[in-house]
Amino acid sequence: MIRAWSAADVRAAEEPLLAARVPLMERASFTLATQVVRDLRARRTSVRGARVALLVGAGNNGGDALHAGAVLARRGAAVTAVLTSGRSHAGGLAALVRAGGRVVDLCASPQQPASVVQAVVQAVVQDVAASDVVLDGLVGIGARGPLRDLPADVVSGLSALSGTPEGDDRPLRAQGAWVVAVDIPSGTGVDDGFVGGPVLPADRTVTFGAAKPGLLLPPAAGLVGELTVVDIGLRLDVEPAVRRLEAADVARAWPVPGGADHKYTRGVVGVVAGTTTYPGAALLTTTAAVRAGAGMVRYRGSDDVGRAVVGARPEVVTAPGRVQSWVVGPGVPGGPDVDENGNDDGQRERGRGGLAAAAGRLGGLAGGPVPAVVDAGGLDLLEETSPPWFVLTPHAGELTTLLRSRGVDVRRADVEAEPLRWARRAHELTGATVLLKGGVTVVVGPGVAYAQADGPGWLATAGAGDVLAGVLGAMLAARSDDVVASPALAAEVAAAAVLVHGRAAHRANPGGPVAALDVAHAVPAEVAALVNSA
Ligand SMILES: NC(=O)C1=CN([C@@H]2O[C@H](COP(=O)(O)OP(=O)(O)OC[C@H]3O[C@@H](n4cnc5c(N)ncnc54)[C@H](OP(=O)(O)O)[C@@H]3O)[C@@H](O)[C@H]2O)[C@H](O)CC1
Ligand SMILES: [K+]
Repeated sequence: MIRAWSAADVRAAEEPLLAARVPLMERASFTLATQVVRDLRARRTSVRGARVALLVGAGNNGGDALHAGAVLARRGAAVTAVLTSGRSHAGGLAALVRAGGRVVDLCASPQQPASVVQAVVQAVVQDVAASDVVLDGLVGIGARGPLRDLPADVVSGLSALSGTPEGDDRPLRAQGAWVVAVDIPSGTGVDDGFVGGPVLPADRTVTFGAAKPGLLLPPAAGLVGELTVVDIGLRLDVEPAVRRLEAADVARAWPVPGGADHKYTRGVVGVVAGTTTYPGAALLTTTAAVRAGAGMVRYRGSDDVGRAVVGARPEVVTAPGRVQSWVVGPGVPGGPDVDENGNDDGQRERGRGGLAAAAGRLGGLAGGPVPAVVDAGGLDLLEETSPPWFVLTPHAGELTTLLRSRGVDVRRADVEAEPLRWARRAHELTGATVLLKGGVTVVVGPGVAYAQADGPGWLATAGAGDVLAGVLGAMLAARSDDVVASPALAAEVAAAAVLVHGRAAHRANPGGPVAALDVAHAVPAEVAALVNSA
């Protein structure tokens, strides 16, 4: 699991070590240089003679880059530091010069007219782009807002270089430079992943002490490249702000049945999905639940859709009965376009019944509360508040509708720009666990947040959400009682379902397009690989 702490928590953890004069910067910069050497080797580039450009800001982030540059210069690299502020880290600068590094100071003659400075910036940018490695040491956890001043000019200049004809936004990659962000890609929001101005996309980010939330959250997460977390001896005893499950976490937690198990210990999933107008969602959701290892799946819907489902998945039953989780909403119409006169085959009514049972409001025969996945049209059936064992699975548009229905003035673009903020807001308003689907899927539960980036872009295809709902329904059913008893557990199971769903998509067709049903059919092999790797 990757745990990310806020800039303030990281600074608080650094304090005692700095006070004890622990050489944190030397540790950080040496490890950074070692990683750069590994990357050069992987790119078949000798360190000796390698062209290394350092983009240096005014603070300790620049200090890290300068000290790392001095290590590389001592190894024979041709290192050039581009100073973008009049206040570069003195110790780092002295170390670089002693090691034979070169310095280009963009602030050398502050009285220069802006046109001259810009001409120098353009010349420097061309040199930087011709480097083998670029270290982005402009700003780190001291960043405030989007990049400004000369740091912004340099990054904009690099980004403006003509990339590949497709307008690749990675011009440096197009020209061979390997970009390593020091601590964070400069210009990204440290604690929220916000991107409000120029950012140099990194091929690798080497972050010190602990990951920061912005490295796991969209849109910044898409600019981080490979993330390397360097231990510099920080002790972080507070709860992380954001977590990211990794394969090993899911492998360890997956419930593997034993000899005493039966369908009710493995978990029965009740599915209210699809209508005669949209029967496909019923097939996708039930197939995914079956293939994710549900003890049994009860499909609740109209007879003709039920016949189609059982025809495709003979394991599914259509009789009512006990379930350990509900999946309500895939393919069920919602919103203002629904007319209550049955164009939903009675699915909304069945969905309300399932949610009432899941909330434990029916008591008696319907049994106690069980987890529920509430997707698509099901989101319209929610009561004002829901328990945390309800997992809402909206995409950005559905979350916008949900928030606006509760009086929040928000647009889809706002939700896409700050997904964690708005998923958290929806959790606060509804009480439910909120899984906001996207390139990076964020999950917010009571006191916990996950950011998962497991799936390929190819997953943006019809029915993928129906499959995720089925996988999640099966995983919640397998741990039904625990999920109801532990408020934060639904979020962890939801993040695990997102990881399995994303990895199954990669497995279904590595590097290429996938159909939602292919993803469902790849789930068993992905689960087997995870469980057997534990
Ligand atoms: N704490 C330690 O000893 C260690 C820190 N590490 C590294 O240090 C940075 C944090 O360093 P810090 O000096 O606190 O801050 P930064 O270097 O991140 O940036 C501060 C300077 O950058 C300017 N700034 C801030 N925001 C912007 C912006 N949006 N655009 C342009 N310039 C910006 C700011 O200028 P002001 O005018 O606002 O003062 C500051 O001068 C951390 O990230 C690590 O890399 C070590 O790794 C561990 C030890
Ligand atoms: K940086």
